[in-house]
Amino acid sequence: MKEKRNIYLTNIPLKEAQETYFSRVDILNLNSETEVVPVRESLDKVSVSPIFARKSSPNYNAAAMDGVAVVAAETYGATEINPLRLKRNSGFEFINTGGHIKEPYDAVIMIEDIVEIDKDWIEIYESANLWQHIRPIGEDIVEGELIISANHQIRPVDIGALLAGQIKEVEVYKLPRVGIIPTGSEIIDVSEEMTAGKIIESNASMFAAMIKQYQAIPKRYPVVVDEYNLIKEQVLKAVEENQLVVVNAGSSAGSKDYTVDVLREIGEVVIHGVATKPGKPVILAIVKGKPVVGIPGYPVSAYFTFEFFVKPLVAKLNHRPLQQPTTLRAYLSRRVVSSLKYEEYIRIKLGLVNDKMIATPLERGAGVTMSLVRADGVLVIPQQSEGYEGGTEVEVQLLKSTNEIQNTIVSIGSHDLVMDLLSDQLHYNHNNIYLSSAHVGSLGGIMAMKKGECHIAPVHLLDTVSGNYNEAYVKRYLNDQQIALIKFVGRSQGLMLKGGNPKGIKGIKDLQRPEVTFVNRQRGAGTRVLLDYHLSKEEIESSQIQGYEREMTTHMAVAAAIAGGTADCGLGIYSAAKAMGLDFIPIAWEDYDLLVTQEALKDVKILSLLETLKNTEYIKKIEALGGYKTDRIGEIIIL
Ligand SMILES: Nc1nc2c(c(=O)[nH]1)N[C@H]1C(S)=C(S)[C@@H](COP(=O)(O)OP(=O)(O)OC[C@H]3O[C@@H](n4cnc5c(N)ncnc54)[C@H](O)[C@@H]3O)O[C@H]1N2
Ligand code: MOO
Repeated sequence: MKEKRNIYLTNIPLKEAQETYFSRVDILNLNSETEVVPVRESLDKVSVSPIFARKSSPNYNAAAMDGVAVVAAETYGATEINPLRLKRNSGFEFINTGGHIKEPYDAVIMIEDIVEIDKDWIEIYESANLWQHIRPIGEDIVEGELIISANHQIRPVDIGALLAGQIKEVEVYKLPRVGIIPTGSEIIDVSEEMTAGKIIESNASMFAAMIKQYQAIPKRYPVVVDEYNLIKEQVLKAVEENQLVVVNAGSSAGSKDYTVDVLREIGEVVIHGVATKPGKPVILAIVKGKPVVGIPGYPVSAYFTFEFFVKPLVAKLNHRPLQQPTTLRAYLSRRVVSSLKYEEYIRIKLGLVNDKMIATPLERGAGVTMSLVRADGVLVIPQQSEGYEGGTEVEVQLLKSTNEIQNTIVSIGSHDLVMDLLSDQLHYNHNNIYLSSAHVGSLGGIMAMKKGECHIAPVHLLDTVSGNYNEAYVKRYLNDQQIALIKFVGRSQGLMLKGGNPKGIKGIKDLQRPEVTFVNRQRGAGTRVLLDYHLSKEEIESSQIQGYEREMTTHMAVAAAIAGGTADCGLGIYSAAKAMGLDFIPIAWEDYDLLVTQEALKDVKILSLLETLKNTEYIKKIEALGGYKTDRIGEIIIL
């Protein structure tokens, strides 16, 4: 029998889908439960009704300064030339800030403005104005005054004011409960044994954390396997126990994607399919009057659809306005294209270079969770736009603080594990400075440097004529700028091979053997230049190599392809081969250095980076990787 699939999805614009769906759910009624809590425990909760002060604060006339309480009328005429003497207990009384001013006193003179003659007499040199330095009853809060209104999210200052107004308890809305059901027969817990075809449950745990950030109570249910009746039972149970339910995965067209059918049977599917990428196959349903959202399985799609639909629903359940994201204007470092079929959400890396905010698009795959981890913000490309040219000024929704973005050193260029370690060590030594790296290869780094889009560019480019590394390229491409080279590491490049070298590969010459498959680096990568140099030395044509066209952007990605069995060998660094348990045949030592403008050498961020490079702890970590020389690390060459 042919398996049943949900092939027909709608393509409704996000805004319209939100409006239609939210208008269908009587959300406020779903969370009308309230509770009375002590004021001290009311932070972030939302008040049900307005709260008025029970008593005034202060509720007596209080001294605002340390000094003496006097009767203003008795001080008139006192001057520097004609000081006035007052007697204790009849003419004045000592008083401290906050002290109770009793009759007949009606003014305070500060202690530094009087002279104590002896224990009973003081001299004053200026008359006191009526009520000076006295906080009258109700100066802060007047009895019956409104302290907070209804539907107000309680802040620390509100707690202070409520207590000052002698309020002990407040009635607040209970936090909404959100049920989360992960589904999928392939989903296992992180503690279980991993085998091919299994995926570790991560989305539901991410959702639970997001729900907490939205100020609600998550309830995570066990993973349900792909069985119609089990999913149905779990959803019905969750709908009973929560005000909002999220079902994860099984939203698209797979033969085991049951979520939509289940929701159709037990409730109403209002919308299945919105015009966003990621997030297209989202399901918006209502079961027993409660919203049930079917979130796509891919982690990035899951994150965005959760933000699109679950966040606003929780805000409504919480009687709070939805917080709008902070945005910032930035210039795109390269072109981004987008389809007219959907509104696209592009993860963005931001960097402030030469006072210009640069936005660099990150990987787009819906399964690349790391693109969200790395992202500083999100660029939304409207459905009716085909994208933007490089250099366009765009608005980016921020995922990190502007402070963090401004304190980030932007590195664009070649990738090496020592850069990952450097990023970690730099932030460890200077916790207000960050290093972010984009891996576009050495030539890409030089071009970014030329356009002023990065602070540093890690490069390893062999000049095939002189045999010299890096300097020749700076002279060729960056001769109009004042550049310095920070020496970094010497590193061993070679052929990475499957453990045990089953195909008996001995060197570059073996790459032309028809049964040997290779995996390459992208054009512009220094490793690619090195490969081409050795190929031409051995007079091998690239067309003779199986897999020459298959490109990866990092050493680790090449190593992972070999370890995963989709290639026999690739050119890369020793440390990547070691990390993936591969064999290694050394081919050459090369210089992996950092380019920087001479101007940037004065920047405190770059100075911190230089200090970190020479840090002995850092150098030890590099040496532990193997395949590196560190004798020139941190040396600066002005070019
Ligand atoms: N023929 C079509 N195929 C797909 C379409 C389509 O329109 N036609 N849509 C694609 C899009 S877009 C998305 S997004 C996904 C949505 O997939 P599902 O919601 O059906 O989810 P699954 O297929 O079950 O899983 C996708 C992926 O996510 C992993 N996953 C699931 N749950 C979790 C979890 N709790 N933690 C971590 N990862 C999880 C799952 O193992 C899969 O790898 O469909 C496309 N396909
Ligand atoms: O729309 Mo799916 O959500 O791209 O990955």
